[in-house]
Amino acid sequence: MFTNVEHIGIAVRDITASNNLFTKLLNVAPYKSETVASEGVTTSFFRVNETKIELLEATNSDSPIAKFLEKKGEGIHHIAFEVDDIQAEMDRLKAEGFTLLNETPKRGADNKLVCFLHPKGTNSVLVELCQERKE
Ligand SMILES: CC[C@@H](C(=O)O)C(=O)SCCNC(=O)CCNC(=O)[C@H](O)C(C)(C)COP(=O)(O)OP(=O)(O)OC[C@H]1O[C@@H](n2cnc3c(N)ncnc32)[C@H](O)[C@@H]1OP(=O)(O)O
Ligand SMILES: [Co+2]
Repeated sequence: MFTNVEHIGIAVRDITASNNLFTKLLNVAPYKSETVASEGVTTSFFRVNETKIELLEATNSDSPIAKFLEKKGEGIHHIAFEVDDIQAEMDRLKAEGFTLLNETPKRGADNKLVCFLHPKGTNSVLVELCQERKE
Protein backbone atom coordinates (compact mmCIF):
# COMPACT_ATOMS: atom_id res chain seq x y z
CA MET A 1 0.00 0.00 0.00
CA PHE A 2 1.16 3.55 -0.79
CA THR A 3 1.10 5.48 2.48
CA ASN A 4 2.65 8.92 1.91
CA VAL A 5 4.63 11.16 -0.43
CA GLU A 6 7.95 10.42 1.30
CA HIS A 7 10.05 12.97 -0.58
CA ILE A 8 10.37 15.06 -3.70
CA GLY A 9 13.81 14.82 -5.34
CA ILE A 10 15.25 17.99 -6.88
CA ALA A 11 18.33 17.91 -9.11
CA VAL A 12 20.75 20.77 -8.40
CA ARG A 13 24.14 21.76 -9.76
CA ASP A 14 25.62 23.12 -6.51
CA ILE A 15 24.25 21.54 -3.34
CA THR A 16 25.90 24.08 -1.03
CA ALA A 17 24.22 26.99 -2.82
CA SER A 18 20.91 25.10 -2.95
CA ASN A 19 21.13 24.20 0.75
CA ASN A 20 21.35 27.92 1.48
CA LEU A 21 18.49 28.69 -0.87
CA PHE A 22 16.15 26.01 0.56
CA THR A 23 17.09 26.92 4.13
CA LYS A 24 15.85 30.45 3.40
CA LEU A 25 12.81 29.21 1.48
CA LEU A 26 11.61 26.66 4.04
CA ASN A 27 13.00 28.46 7.10
CA VAL A 28 14.55 25.20 8.31
CA ALA A 29 18.06 23.75 7.94
CA PRO A 30 18.69 20.37 6.28
CA TYR A 31 18.57 17.59 8.90
CA LYS A 32 20.87 15.29 6.99
CA SER A 33 23.45 15.13 4.22
CA GLU A 34 24.47 11.79 2.73
CA THR A 35 26.47 10.58 -0.25
CA VAL A 36 25.14 7.44 -1.94
CA ALA A 37 28.03 6.23 -4.10
CA SER A 38 25.95 3.54 -5.85
CA GLU A 39 23.65 6.28 -7.25
CA GLY A 40 26.42 8.82 -7.88
CA VAL A 41 24.76 11.46 -5.72
CA THR A 42 25.21 13.64 -2.69
CA THR A 43 21.90 14.41 -1.04
CA SER A 44 20.54 16.69 1.62
CA PHE A 45 17.14 16.39 3.26
CA PHE A 46 14.71 19.00 4.57
CA ARG A 47 11.64 18.03 6.56
CA VAL A 48 8.34 19.66 5.65
CA ASN A 49 5.83 18.08 8.04
CA GLU A 50 5.29 14.46 6.82
CA THR A 51 7.14 15.01 3.53
CA LYS A 52 10.78 15.73 2.74
CA ILE A 53 12.65 17.62 0.08
CA GLU A 54 15.73 15.74 -1.18
CA LEU A 55 18.31 17.86 -3.01
CA LEU A 56 20.57 15.83 -5.30
CA GLU A 57 23.94 16.82 -6.71
CA ALA A 58 25.85 14.49 -9.06
CA THR A 59 29.17 13.09 -7.83
CA ASN A 60 30.30 11.88 -11.26
CA SER A 61 29.43 12.34 -14.94
CA ASP A 62 27.69 8.91 -15.19
CA SER A 63 25.26 9.77 -12.42
CA PRO A 64 21.54 9.88 -13.40
CA ILE A 65 21.57 13.40 -11.94
CA ALA A 66 24.41 14.53 -14.23
CA LYS A 67 22.50 13.18 -17.27
CA PHE A 68 19.26 14.83 -16.12
CA LEU A 69 20.95 18.21 -15.56
CA GLU A 70 22.53 18.01 -19.00
CA LYS A 71 19.19 17.28 -20.73
CA LYS A 72 16.64 19.16 -18.63
CA GLY A 73 18.53 21.45 -16.24
CA GLU A 74 17.80 21.89 -12.56
CA GLY A 75 14.36 21.00 -11.21
CA ILE A 76 12.08 18.24 -9.94
CA HIS A 77 13.73 14.91 -10.71
CA HIS A 78 11.45 12.36 -8.98
CA ILE A 79 8.57 11.78 -6.59
CA ALA A 80 9.13 9.18 -3.89
CA PHE A 81 6.20 7.34 -2.31
CA GLU A 82 6.45 5.55 0.99
CA VAL A 83 5.07 2.02 0.81
CA ASP A 84 4.43 -0.45 3.62
CA ASP A 85 5.80 -3.50 1.74
CA ILE A 86 8.16 -2.61 -1.12
CA GLN A 87 8.47 -6.14 -2.52
CA ALA A 88 4.68 -6.56 -2.60
CA GLU A 89 4.29 -3.19 -4.39
CA MET A 90 7.07 -4.06 -6.87
CA ASP A 91 5.32 -7.39 -7.66
CA ARG A 92 1.96 -5.65 -8.03
CA LEU A 93 3.29 -2.85 -10.27
CA LYS A 94 5.24 -5.31 -12.43
CA ALA A 95 2.06 -7.37 -12.90
CA GLU A 96 0.26 -4.11 -13.87
CA GLY A 97 2.83 -3.60 -16.66
CA PHE A 98 5.07 -0.91 -15.14
CA THR A 99 8.82 -1.14 -15.84
CA LEU A 100 10.89 -1.53 -12.70
CA LEU A 101 14.39 -0.08 -12.97
CA ASN A 102 15.70 -2.47 -10.32
CA GLU A 103 14.42 -6.02 -9.86
CA THR A 104 15.21 -6.17 -6.15
CA PRO A 105 14.93 -3.35 -3.59
CA LYS A 106 18.21 -1.44 -3.32
CA ARG A 107 19.72 0.72 -0.64
CA GLY A 108 18.77 4.40 -0.85
CA ALA A 109 19.52 7.41 1.32
CA ASP A 110 18.10 8.10 4.78
CA ASN A 111 17.87 4.43 5.81
CA LYS A 112 15.53 3.37 3.00
CA LEU A 113 15.11 0.49 0.59
CA VAL A 114 14.13 1.90 -2.80
CA CYS A 115 12.94 0.95 -6.28
CA PHE A 116 12.47 3.21 -9.33
CA LEU A 117 9.86 2.94 -12.11
CA HIS A 118 10.82 4.00 -15.64
CA PRO A 119 9.38 7.48 -16.39
CA LYS A 120 8.34 6.34 -19.91
CA GLY A 121 5.53 4.33 -18.26
CA THR A 122 4.47 6.97 -15.74
CA ASN A 123 3.62 10.07 -17.78
CA SER A 124 7.31 11.11 -17.77
CA VAL A 125 7.50 11.25 -13.97
CA LEU A 126 10.31 9.24 -12.39
CA VAL A 127 8.67 7.41 -9.45
CA GLU A 128 10.62 6.05 -6.48
CA LEU A 129 9.12 3.59 -3.98
CA CYS A 130 10.70 3.57 -0.55
CA GLN A 131 10.38 1.64 2.65
CA GLU A 132 12.23 2.09 5.94
CA ARG A 133 15.09 -0.41 6.38
CA LYS A 134 14.50 -2.58 9.41
CA GLU A 135 18.02 -3.88 10.34
C1 LIG B 1 19.95 8.81 -3.03
C2 LIG B 1 19.27 7.55 -3.36
C3 LIG B 1 17.83 7.68 -3.79
C4 LIG B 1 16.98 8.01 -2.58
O1 LIG B 1 17.17 7.29 -1.58
O2 LIG B 1 16.13 8.91 -2.58
C5 LIG B 1 17.62 8.64 -4.94
O3 LIG B 1 16.73 9.41 -5.04
S1 LIG B 1 18.79 8.41 -6.20
C6 LIG B 1 18.25 9.43 -7.52
C7 LIG B 1 19.14 9.14 -8.68
N1 LIG B 1 18.93 7.79 -9.15
C8 LIG B 1 18.06 7.50 -10.15
O4 LIG B 1 17.45 8.36 -10.78
C9 LIG B 1 17.92 6.02 -10.48
C10 LIG B 1 16.81 5.76 -11.47
N2 LIG B 1 17.05 6.44 -12.73
C11 LIG B 1 17.53 5.78 -13.82
O5 LIG B 1 17.72 4.56 -13.79
C12 LIG B 1 17.82 6.61 -15.04
O6 LIG B 1 18.04 7.95 -14.71
C13 LIG B 1 16.65 6.53 -16.11
C14 LIG B 1 15.36 7.13 -15.59
C15 LIG B 1 16.44 5.07 -16.57
C16 LIG B 1 17.11 7.34 -17.33
O7 LIG B 1 18.38 6.89 -17.67
P1 LIG B 1 18.93 6.84 -19.18
O8 LIG B 1 17.96 6.09 -20.02
O9 LIG B 1 20.33 6.39 -19.18
O10 LIG B 1 18.96 8.38 -19.45
P2 LIG B 1 18.43 9.24 -20.61
O11 LIG B 1 18.90 10.59 -20.30
O12 LIG B 1 18.78 8.62 -21.94
O13 LIG B 1 16.85 9.18 -20.43
C17 LIG B 1 15.96 8.35 -21.16
C18 LIG B 1 14.63 9.07 -21.20
O14 LIG B 1 14.11 9.22 -19.87
C19 LIG B 1 13.92 10.61 -19.59
N3 LIG B 1 14.25 10.86 -18.18
C20 LIG B 1 15.42 10.62 -17.59
N4 LIG B 1 15.37 10.96 -16.29
C21 LIG B 1 14.11 11.42 -16.09
C22 LIG B 1 13.45 11.93 -14.94
N5 LIG B 1 14.08 12.01 -13.77
N6 LIG B 1 12.17 12.33 -15.07
C23 LIG B 1 11.51 12.24 -16.26
N7 LIG B 1 12.10 11.76 -17.40
C24 LIG B 1 13.38 11.37 -17.29
C25 LIG B 1 14.88 11.33 -20.50
O15 LIG B 1 14.47 12.64 -20.71
C26 LIG B 1 14.79 10.49 -21.77
O16 LIG B 1 13.61 10.82 -22.45
P3 LIG B 1 13.61 11.04 -24.04
O17 LIG B 1 14.66 12.09 -24.29
O18 LIG B 1 12.22 11.47 -24.37
O19 LIG B 1 13.98 9.70 -24.61
CO1 LIG C 1 14.98 9.99 -3.87
